[in-house]
Amino acid sequence: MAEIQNLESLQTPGAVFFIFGATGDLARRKLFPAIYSLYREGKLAEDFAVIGVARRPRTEDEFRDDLYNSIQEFCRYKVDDTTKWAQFAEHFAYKSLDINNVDGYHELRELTESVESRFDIPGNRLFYLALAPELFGSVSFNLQKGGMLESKGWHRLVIEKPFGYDLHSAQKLNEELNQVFKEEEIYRIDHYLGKEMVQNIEVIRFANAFFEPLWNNKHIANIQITLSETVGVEERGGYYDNSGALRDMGQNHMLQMLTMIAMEPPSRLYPEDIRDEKVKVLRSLRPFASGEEVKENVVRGQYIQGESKGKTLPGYREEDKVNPESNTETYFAAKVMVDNFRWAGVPFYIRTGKRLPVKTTEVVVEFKQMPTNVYLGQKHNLEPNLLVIRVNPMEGIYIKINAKKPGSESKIEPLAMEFCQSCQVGINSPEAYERLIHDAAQGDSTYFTRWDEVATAWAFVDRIAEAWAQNPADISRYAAGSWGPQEAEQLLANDGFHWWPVNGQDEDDVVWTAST
Ligand SMILES: NC(=O)C1=CN([C@@H]2O[C@H](COP(=O)(O)OP(=O)(O)OC[C@H]3O[C@@H](n4cnc5c(N)ncnc54)[C@H](OP(=O)(O)O)[C@@H]3O)[C@@H](O)[C@H]2O)C=CC1
Ligand SMILES: O=C1O[C@H](COP(=O)(O)O)[C@@H](O)[C@H](O)[C@H]1O
Repeated sequence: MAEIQNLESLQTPGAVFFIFGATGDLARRKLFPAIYSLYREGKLAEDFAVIGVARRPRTEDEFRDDLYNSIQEFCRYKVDDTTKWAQFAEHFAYKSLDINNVDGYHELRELTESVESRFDIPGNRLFYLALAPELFGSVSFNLQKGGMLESKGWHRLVIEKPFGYDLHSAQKLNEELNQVFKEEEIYRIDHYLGKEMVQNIEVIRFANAFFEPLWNNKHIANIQITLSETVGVEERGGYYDNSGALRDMGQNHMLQMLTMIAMEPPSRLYPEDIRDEKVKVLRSLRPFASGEEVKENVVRGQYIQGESKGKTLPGYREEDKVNPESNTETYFAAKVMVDNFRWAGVPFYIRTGKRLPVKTTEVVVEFKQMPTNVYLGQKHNLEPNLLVIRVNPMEGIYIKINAKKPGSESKIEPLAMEFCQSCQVGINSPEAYERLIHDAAQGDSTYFTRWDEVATAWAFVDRIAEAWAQNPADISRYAAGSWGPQEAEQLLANDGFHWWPVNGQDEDDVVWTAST
């Protein structure tokens, strides 16, 4: 096994990348742009090829036109040299195939072998399933039956979320996949783990002498994780109405971020060591023992019609492909406890929602107050120190400390020491999908979720979902464009805390905007 930092700058080994679902939204918005960025940065070996698979008929030229349009619209690099573009595009082929039809895989195999021989590719094959989850099991069986796993190189399966709907369905899916692929060949995507600043949590913690000694319940009062979105459900109402915020964001992205913050330092930076530490955190989450406990600690909400920037926004029940009587949550906030020596007594407050006022992902670490306040005589209530990690779209960190106001005799004010990575250069750090496709091709599974992590996260989330299912109509409504249900404020107020403002929420606070 290789250490992750040694792999970063390397080119991927020669391989064929299969995109199952090549005519879909994810391929167009994320996967093709990611592959092009890797190419532009010299991170793709020359002996690479991409084979798109979906049912729709496409000639090779039509497929390459789709590719071109996707890159011009969504990639951080634009095509600016037609000769180089032609050289890149000739590595792309397309196969129209219903993935349930095993006979089609024999034709896919012929196409693959001809592409491999044309570009001298050594038989390595990476299968990216950008498909509806119901199709995951069937593709893996048919890949085997169709002889697609018989080449002499490695074979890896990259799987999109959601990995199941609950623990039971996730187990079933995993068993199906395991009949064909070994655990170490399965790369379960959680695109938050590919984000620059989520990966940076580990470095901030483990490479700075002044954070790690304080990183525990002696010095930290609480931790807040916010994933707020301005968008509604867009074209994904059908999927979302069946999923809701808890399954869509909570089981995966939010709990994964929590593990990065709470895990013990691994002794080595090997993928399995890091994932071992993360799963220990998930196992330490205090399960909610009853419906009452869920009600006390978890708030759910659904947006109704509201306003943002002078525009009227529809309510969730009016969205396309959403049941007009739906009680699916588009928001949740929870108080989560991690029952281990390091974190006993420290609440982790997590919240996410659609149609909130700003798009931002942030972690706030609130430190405990000084043991005694020597400035009280001068009527100064000291603000707690904060470490804030901004994950996206703005990236960076800042620390809030108390300092003497310059020029004044005794006034103490909180000030922010900031490092805003994205303020100067615009938002141009590699997209999560670039890193993850690169890592999967390198065989580095650090930032993919291992089965035991997925299963343990589902077990935790299932208790909440089951309690909610007992009482589906017991859900708060919040106006689109607002900060969500009032109960989410109360969740922290009960413990004497409040949500700290996130980027753009409070004009007097630390607000970052990109220059480009
Ligand atoms: N879009 C996004 O932003 C995100 C998506 N995801 C996940 O990625 C996956 C794909 O999502 P998305 O791209 O949005 O979905 P789309 O519905 O846009 O695309 C689905 C793709 O699957 C293909 N497909 C469907 N049925 C078959 C079949 N029987 N045989 C062959 N191909 C088939 C479709 O092509 P055709 O109709 O031509 O057959 C299409 O290319 C899902 O698991 C989703 O949850 C995860 C995070 C974000
Ligand atoms: O996985 C998902 O993530 C997006 C939010 O991702 P981000 O990178 O834009 O923060 C969310 O909109 C979507 O509902 C969910 O499926």
